[in-house]
Amino acid sequence: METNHDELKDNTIIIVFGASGDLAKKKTFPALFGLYKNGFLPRDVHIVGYARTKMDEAEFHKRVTSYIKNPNDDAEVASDIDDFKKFTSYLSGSYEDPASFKELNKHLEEIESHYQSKECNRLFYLALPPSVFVPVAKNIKDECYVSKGGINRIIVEKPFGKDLKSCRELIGSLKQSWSEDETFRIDHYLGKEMVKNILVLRFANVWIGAAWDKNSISNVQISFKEPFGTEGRGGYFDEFGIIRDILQNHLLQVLSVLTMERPVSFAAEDIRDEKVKVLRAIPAIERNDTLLGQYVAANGKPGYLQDSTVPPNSVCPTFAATTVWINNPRWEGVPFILKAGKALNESKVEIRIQFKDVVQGIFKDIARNELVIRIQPSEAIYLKMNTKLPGLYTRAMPTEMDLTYKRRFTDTKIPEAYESLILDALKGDHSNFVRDDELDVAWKIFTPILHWIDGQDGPRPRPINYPYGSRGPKELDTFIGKYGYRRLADSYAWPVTHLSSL
Ligand SMILES: NC(=O)C1=CN([C@@H]2O[C@H](COP(=O)(O)OP(=O)(O)OC[C@H]3O[C@@H](n4cnc5c(N)ncnc54)[C@H](OP(=O)(O)O)[C@@H]3O)[C@@H](O)[C@H]2O)C=CC1
Ligand SMILES: O=C1O[C@H](COP(=O)(O)O)[C@@H](O)[C@H](O)[C@H]1O
Repeated sequence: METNHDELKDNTIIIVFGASGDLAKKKTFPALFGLYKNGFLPRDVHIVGYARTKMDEAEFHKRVTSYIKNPNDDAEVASDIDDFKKFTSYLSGSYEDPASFKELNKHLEEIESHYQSKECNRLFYLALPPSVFVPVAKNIKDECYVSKGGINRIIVEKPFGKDLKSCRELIGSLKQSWSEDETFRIDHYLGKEMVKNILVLRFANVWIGAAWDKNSISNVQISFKEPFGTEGRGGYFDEFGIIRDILQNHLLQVLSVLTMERPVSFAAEDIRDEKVKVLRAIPAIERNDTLLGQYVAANGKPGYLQDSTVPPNSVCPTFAATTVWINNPRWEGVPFILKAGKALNESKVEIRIQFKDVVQGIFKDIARNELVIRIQPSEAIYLKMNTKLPGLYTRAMPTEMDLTYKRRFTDTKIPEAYESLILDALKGDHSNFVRDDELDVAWKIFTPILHWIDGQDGPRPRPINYPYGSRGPKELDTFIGKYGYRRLADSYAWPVTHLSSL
């Protein structure tokens, strides 16, 4: 199969499978529109939606533009939306039946017959449930693959399996049709601005580089908090649980970028080689490094078990905190706490790096330094640091150096993760996509704990209940404290310290 890292600039069709679904509606099409509006899509691009649902073009256009934001009814945006619809069409068909893919191919050829040159490129985007990944990938390859004078690429969404074995089976099946070079496995966290920023922060700042190891860092937390529950998505969620939904992919990807060694270059394989290397130094997670929770009704909100799509008595965790250890010279002994939960008290994804205590002597009981990288909402990086309390005394006070993006970059819109990743796939840049061996090692870390939670090794563990809208199980603070985290809250005031109140 052809290896090609060229940018798709002309004569390209983007085909979105699962075009009637939630992901396509909420993320894929708004991202494609965002790229179009900013001039990043290939010249004369066509977008073809494909799904089983029968609907006419008007209904399809209504759906795919329903999540495109135009809060002020801006005439220019409205006109861009109208233009976007003109090169976006829809076809319904089966995912299993090759005849439907022959029809799709005819539709694609008809579009391509108007191209000036013979070159035809096709980018296939699978916004689909995993149960149909394999037949769809095969049918595309058999019926819709451009063999001469063009490039084919396939974007696949998670979940990539449920454990090591199923992941290997899935990868193996997809590889029968698609080469690694043609395959772009999305973990949309790798497209988030602040995750992409980690490489620059770490390797373009001498002082961060110098403090980035077990000698300076006491513990790290990577946290994902969502303020809503499964709400109707419980059927899907219950099969996977929070670890497969968030920790094994999104948070582990963030961890790998945060902890890998400096890559030789920004080239995709150099970056991915380093990510794999650090992941291989992580042993499988231990049961006693794990805290599991499930939300229950509170504050007028229903508990997980009240979701009608969730099986009664489910013990599926909707919250998990797990600590991973990296057995290499840089990180030995530093706990990395990955924690994620649904139905919590706020919406927040952040990395919190807590540094070690200053050597005792001239100071006693002063706050630790903490570097916080807030991935969302409101992207920010702040370093909690001690400064002299202004005035006629010598007293250390925790304050912060604060880089809040919306104050610093006032005329910049931060791109959506999906915009950034679809553009990368068009450019043939794999840096922010997950390689097959990365997946393999990621599943090795999580599979034993997942099998225990699934009840494959004995009775299933019961998650601890936590109220909807809380910070998680009340045992969380003891759990985090066990790994050396010390909260600075009482001595830290934000955004202003009033000396008169001290
Ligand atoms: N640029 C900006 O926007 C900046 C904002 N700030 C703001 O200052 C405030 C304090 O900052 P920061 O210390 O970083 O954030 P928090 O005080 O919110 O959180 C600090 C840590 O303490 C935990 N925590 C939160 N509440 C409790 C609690 N009641 N009991 C025990 N642990 C708790 C958090 O865990 P968990 O998240 O899991 O609850 C987190 O690990 C925040 O509102 C922050 O947004 C500060 C600097 C810059
Ligand atoms: O992959 C997933 O991510 C979303 C959260 O994504 P974000 O970009 O809004 O942070 C999560 O809600 C969903 O359960 C999960 O499958």
